[in-house]
Amino acid sequence: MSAKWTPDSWRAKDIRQVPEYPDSAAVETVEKTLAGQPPLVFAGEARRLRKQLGEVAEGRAFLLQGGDCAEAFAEFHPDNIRDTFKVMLQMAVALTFGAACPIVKVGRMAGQFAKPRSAGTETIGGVELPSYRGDIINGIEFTEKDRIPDPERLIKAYHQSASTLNLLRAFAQGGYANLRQVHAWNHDFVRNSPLGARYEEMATRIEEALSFMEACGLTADKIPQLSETDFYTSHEALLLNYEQSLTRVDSLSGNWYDCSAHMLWIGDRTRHIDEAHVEFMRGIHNPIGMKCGPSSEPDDLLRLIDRLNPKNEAGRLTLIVRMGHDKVEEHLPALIRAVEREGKKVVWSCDPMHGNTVKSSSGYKTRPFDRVLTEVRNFFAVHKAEGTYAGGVHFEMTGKDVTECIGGAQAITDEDLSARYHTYCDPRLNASQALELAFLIAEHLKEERISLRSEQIAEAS
Ligand SMILES: O=C[C@H](O)[C@H](O)COP(=O)(O)O
Ligand SMILES: C=C(OP(=O)(O)O)C(=O)O
Ligand SMILES: [Mn+2]
Repeated sequence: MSAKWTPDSWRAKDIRQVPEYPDSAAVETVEKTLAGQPPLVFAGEARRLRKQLGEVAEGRAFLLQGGDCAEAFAEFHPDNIRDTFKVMLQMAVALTFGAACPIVKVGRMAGQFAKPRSAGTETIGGVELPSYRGDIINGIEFTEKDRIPDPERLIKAYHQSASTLNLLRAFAQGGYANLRQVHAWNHDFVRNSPLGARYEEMATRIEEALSFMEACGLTADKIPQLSETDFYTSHEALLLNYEQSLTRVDSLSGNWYDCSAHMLWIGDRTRHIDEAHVEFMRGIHNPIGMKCGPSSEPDDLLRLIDRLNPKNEAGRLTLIVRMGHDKVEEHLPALIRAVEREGKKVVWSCDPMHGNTVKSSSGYKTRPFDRVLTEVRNFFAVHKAEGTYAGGVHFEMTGKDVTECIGGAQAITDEDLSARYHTYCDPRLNASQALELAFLIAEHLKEERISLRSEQIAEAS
């Protein structure tokens, strides 16, 4: 039996990937300030997401999680928030068309600021400085001053998250997400691509379906899902003093919720069973995710599942698999078999980004679109072979026309990367590449659905 959990019990454990602040008294002051701020999300919302993820775990819904690798203070603009929200809506309608099941939408937004790094320092031109760890910790400029962790950044990140969330709530519930807007969600640069034509065609079919439904009396006032949507937020729970400060008791259930986001996840670098990140996450009642990379071993995974979801509740735990396009077939089956053997209820989601980062000949970190796609395909194929449900995808993406990942319908090359390479950390899919992936996944889900139906018909006859 594990020792008693408290919001600060993680402090007694070993911890990785934490910044070294020069002034610990200033950090404590900031923690106190944050602890007195309003929660960003409510326990009831996190519970609703958990329930919807339970539907995903049972194979009745599909999870779409996506957004920036790292949100940034300088990139804070309503148009950026709108554009990412918009492309997620576009992807969700494409997926709904294919899967014919509800799509649970979760943004890597309104709090995705802290970055774990492979190296503690960065050296440029013989000068070595601490690595950039996300705007909530230090600055991206390669100067000694910017790279010093500054606790005031936690407060700034909190306020940016609050404003972002406020706008997301307005977009989701205030009319923007009305399915009648399906044409308006398209981005100009996507509209003018071959993919744009495909999206427009689908949007027209949706409009026709809506007109037909309206003619039958099925109007938006009777079906709220037609005019608004649920949109949830998530980020990696890396900076635990920030997470602790926003962790509150829910008066209804008496349980602790981390009210910084609806869903939090543990990164691949911090999922160590006796360490601080796992300790913190086991006690909050939000739905949580855990990244599983190539070093995940079946026995460790089972121990982590027991620690993080001891009651084996569907929807509590999403395993976000990020193996790499050439490793998923080798590593995933053993994980799935262990989970199945022990009857553990999890959502299996595919992050095809983090195992496929390469350095381009032009020096940028990039991700080849075809490798991203191959990882998704292999992930689905492994699940099909194991008879399990591939329940979701997790992308680093933006609604902007950036040139960060090579390939895709726009055929972005190594040489193109410098044109619009704006990410603060990892390369993101642009709106066109993200939508292209959604269409390909939708096709796959449709095939699955058709083959399942024919199996059912064959069994019944
Ligand atoms: O987003 C994930 C990590 O922070 C990122 O992949 C780390 O990148 P690095 O290997 O450049 O440190
Ligand atoms: C840090 C991340 O990923 P991972 O932990 O899988 O490397 C991330 O999702 O930004
Ligand atoms: Mn990343």
